[in-house]
Amino acid sequence: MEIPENIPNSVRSKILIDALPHIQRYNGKIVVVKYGGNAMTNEALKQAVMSDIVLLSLVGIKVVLVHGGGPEINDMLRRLNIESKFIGGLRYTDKETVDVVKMVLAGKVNKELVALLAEHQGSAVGLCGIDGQMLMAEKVESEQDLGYVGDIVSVNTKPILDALNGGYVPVIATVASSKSGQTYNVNADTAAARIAAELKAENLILMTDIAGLMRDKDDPSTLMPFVNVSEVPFLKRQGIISGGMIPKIDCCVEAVRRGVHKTVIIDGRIPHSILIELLSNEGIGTQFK
Ligand SMILES: Nc1ncnc2c1ncn2[C@@H]1O[C@H](COP(=O)(O)OP(=O)(O)O)[C@@H](O)[C@H]1O
Ligand SMILES: CC(=O)N[C@@H](CCC(=O)OP(=O)(O)O)C(=O)O
Repeated sequence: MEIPENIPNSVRSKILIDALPHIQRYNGKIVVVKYGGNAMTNEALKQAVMSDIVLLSLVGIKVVLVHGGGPEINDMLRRLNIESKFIGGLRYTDKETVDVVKMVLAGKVNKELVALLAEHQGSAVGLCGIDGQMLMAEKVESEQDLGYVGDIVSVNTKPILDALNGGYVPVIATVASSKSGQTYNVNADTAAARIAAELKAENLILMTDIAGLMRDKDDPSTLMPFVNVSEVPFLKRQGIISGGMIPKIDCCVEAVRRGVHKTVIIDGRIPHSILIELLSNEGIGTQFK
């Protein structure tokens, strides 16, 4: 997007200089960005996210990009005539589906994001949880069987730190492996929170396709700018949190409890929302405390 010609230079320079304390705060720090869902299906927004990540890396912020790709998996399953089924916001993953998930996340989506970052003159390496035994998982135990959906049991941060120290943005697909070599499908929000906690990240940013957590999900005026994690069980009992928001909120709670300094859900439909979140005084979306 072009900046209109009539904006005075004093305003342009003020915007840049106002970013300075934020750049100083985050310089050398790790920020985990989870990007996925419908926020990842709009091409123009995707380009904006990639340029934001390259900019943040160039000002010394160590960005780790954890991605989803639910809509792409749905699309591929549809083409293969396999039904998509969700239980409590998680995909029921049978033997055929886990192969499709691996193919789409670690193959198509991961490599597309790496290539897009390169297009924006960024340096990225694509990894999935199986690489370097980064994400080890076991089958999720729940009332309803979820098939090959994994719970992360351990995280090896070395491949991520090696990539960061080599000057690369690690781009992570959230398929994991068990000790016996079985592939598991891990929800990308859950994985991002766990990775952020293990990396002792300064900030976890979950980008989605809605303004944040709302009391009424169909009414943006009910956006909750701050949520204390102790309120979450009550919000769940009231049915305020449902569908895909359930794993998202659970992982925000986990990230806060495990010491990530700032955990936010932001609206990925707003162009450059990551820059606004990190480099300005604007509070957007929902912050968990
Ligand atoms: N209280 C709520 N506030 C906002 N969104 C909610 C709420 N409860 C349920 N949702 C739903 O959760 C969705 C976000 O989860 P999901 O689609 O899984 O995100 P993503 O694909 O970005 O990971 C929203 O689009 C919305 O329909
Ligand atoms: C277990 C589970 O639900 N895994 C997700 C992994 C991808 C994901 O989380 O993608 P989004 O962030 O785009 O929704 C799935 O299969 O859709």
